[in-house]
Amino acid sequence: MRRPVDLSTYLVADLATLDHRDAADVVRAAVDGGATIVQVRGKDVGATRLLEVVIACAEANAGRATLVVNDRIDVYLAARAAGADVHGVHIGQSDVPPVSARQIVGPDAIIGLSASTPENLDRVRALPPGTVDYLGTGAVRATPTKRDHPVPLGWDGLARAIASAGGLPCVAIGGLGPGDAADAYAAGADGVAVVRAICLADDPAGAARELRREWSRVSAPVPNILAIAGSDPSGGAGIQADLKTIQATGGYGMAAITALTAQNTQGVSGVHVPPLSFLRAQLDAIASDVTIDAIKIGMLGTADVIQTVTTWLDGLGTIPAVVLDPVMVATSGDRLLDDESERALFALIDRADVVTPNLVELAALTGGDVAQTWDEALTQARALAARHAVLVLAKGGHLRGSACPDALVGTDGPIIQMDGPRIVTENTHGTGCSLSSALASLQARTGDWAWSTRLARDWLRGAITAADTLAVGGPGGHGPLDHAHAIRTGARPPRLAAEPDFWWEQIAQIRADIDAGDFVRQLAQGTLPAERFDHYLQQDALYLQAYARVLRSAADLAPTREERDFWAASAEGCLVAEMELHRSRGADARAEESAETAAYLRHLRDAAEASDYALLVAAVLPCFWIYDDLGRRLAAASSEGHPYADWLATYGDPAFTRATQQAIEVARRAARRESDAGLARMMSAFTRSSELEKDFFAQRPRVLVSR
Ligand SMILES: Nc1ncnc2c1ncn2[C@@H]1O[C@H](COP(=O)(O)OP(=O)(O)O)[C@@H](O)[C@H]1O
Ligand SMILES: Cc1ncc(COP(=O)(O)O)c(N)n1
Ligand SMILES: [Mg+2]
Repeated sequence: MRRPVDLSTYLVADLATLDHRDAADVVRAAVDGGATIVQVRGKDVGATRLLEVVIACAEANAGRATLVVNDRIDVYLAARAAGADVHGVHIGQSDVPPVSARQIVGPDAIIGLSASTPENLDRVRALPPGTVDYLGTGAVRATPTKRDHPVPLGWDGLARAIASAGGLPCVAIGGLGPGDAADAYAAGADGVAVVRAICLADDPAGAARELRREWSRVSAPVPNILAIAGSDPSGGAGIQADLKTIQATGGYGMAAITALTAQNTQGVSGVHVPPLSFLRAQLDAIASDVTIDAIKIGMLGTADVIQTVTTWLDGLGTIPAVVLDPVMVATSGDRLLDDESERALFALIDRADVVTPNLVELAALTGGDVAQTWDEALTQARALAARHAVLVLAKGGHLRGSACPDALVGTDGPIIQMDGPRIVTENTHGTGCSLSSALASLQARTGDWAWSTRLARDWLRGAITAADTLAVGGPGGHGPLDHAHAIRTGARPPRLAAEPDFWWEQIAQIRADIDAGDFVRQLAQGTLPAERFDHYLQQDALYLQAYARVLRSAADLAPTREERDFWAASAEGCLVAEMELHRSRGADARAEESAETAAYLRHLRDAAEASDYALLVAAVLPCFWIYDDLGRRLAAASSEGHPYADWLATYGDPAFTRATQQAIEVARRAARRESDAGLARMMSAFTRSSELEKDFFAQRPRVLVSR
């Protein structure tokens, strides 16, 4: 049986680098520190000597990490023959071809292959499945310990290589250390392989521990998601769909079964509700042993079951995120909840964060008729949200017509709305179950409901699109989705690095409010009262002085020279180009800060003082982006003699657009280095700055009350 390979903390025990250090001692220490895989490499060492070292390293490893021998299959076989616990080989392009190596070492050995160039990777994708277990991809940077790679790949080159590796796990190698974990993870690697970072370390255990810690920090831990739902033996809905979905969206799925249904793609032919005490026993078994990061509640069946779950939730102490899919009517139209239970359901809704009714369920929960239009659905969703202080995921699946929108609705209306055409297929059994489980799983990773909703819905549409490739159920029924579509097509699970473009969409309402505000409207028309504009300019002069210092903080924190130079130039630019406008109008930075200016600067200074580069980048980004967006759109309003032509010219300048595009790209790269929690922090910093930008435009000269 081939052991699973964990590439996250990969030590290459290179005898040349180790020089006179005892390889076995370094291997023992590194594995003590958490190294997950060790490759013993002795390029210029004779077989006998290498065999001795491999046997000694195997004893030091004691079966804890995966142990592979570099290149020398003969030494691997000899070590196995000598009874050493060695697990495989790592071969290069110039060694034995992988198919031959597999024949020699047999089906249970691990084979790693160095592959980086497009030609190498074309050959890798053509290999029979199972020939190779993982790839070593690099050198990412030029390094003395990997002379045979002509040109370093760099991170973009690594990402390209991994994307064309046909889904094989890849470890990044070449001049790397713990500080590279984030970039390697963002490039899609499954781990970082190091040579000198551990071989030359005074404390190899500590070095391995640091590498492992950095890797687990960036590669978000898998959250534990509990589904409390019914069983659908056809596998398309219920806990069967929940478990498949949770796994496909990056969580670890668990399930407490509330009811058993006899069901297939044609419909539900029977429901059996086991004793309540047994449901409670299942729930207690989980809660007493496993940290639950999010809960998805699906079919409950009876009022007693609802009450049991409600009571259990109340006893949890800290209740994790709860997504309640109020399963009353299945997509097939079959009722899955009796009438008496609907009242009990309201008490459970009060304990949920998000409820995900389909249109029929939404009508039942709001006591109205089934919405015939999307606006009617949104109105009902908003009423339900207000009554229960819960978010409502309004689902357009049951709408007639070709549109299939979804929206996350709060008491003030849609928080995020996603349009999109209805996918033509009959195979939509379990769509609601799957969407709600995906939402719970992704929420546990992002901590942001709007973002999780978008990610969950994008994943679901992929599963629906792929549904027709399955052959489940007879004619006339509704078949299941393909929950494994992303895994089956070899695509990598969605990275949660939300692009800044998603943040930009999230502030659509704020941007609309800025446009609708009288400052921007009158500025464009040229009717803005002079004292209002002068006040704004005074405050803006104050703001820019402090803002320049914040940009210099970003330069100090930037991890690459390119980013450092960008922030330093931006700091300079805002003092020169933008302040020129202010000076020309006599605005100076001696005025007193208004409340709006003070609040905005406090937010930026807090981000700078947190010394969190990614957070700071996200906090300053709206100032570039909102001004550039405004400037470009208002440029058309300018004309000969326009009283504010200079302002319009400053912010409509293509150089400002170029700087903004660079700032967005820098933010995109910073986001990709972040863990999921870091990404959520970036998005909230970005949104907060946008709100403060809106307040800044809306501020009015303080009417000084004469004493
Ligand atoms: N034909 C389809 N095309 C695209 N998306 C769909 C389709 N059918 C369902 N969905 C998606 O699945 C979600 C849940 O489906 P819906 O039928 O509304 O709920 P339920 O499955 O609980 O009855 C919808 O919100 C929508 O995002
Ligand atoms: C056991 C069980 N639970 C839930 C549903 C709802 O399915 P859908 O997701 O189509 O609303 C179902 N059909 N069976
Ligand atoms: Mg449903």
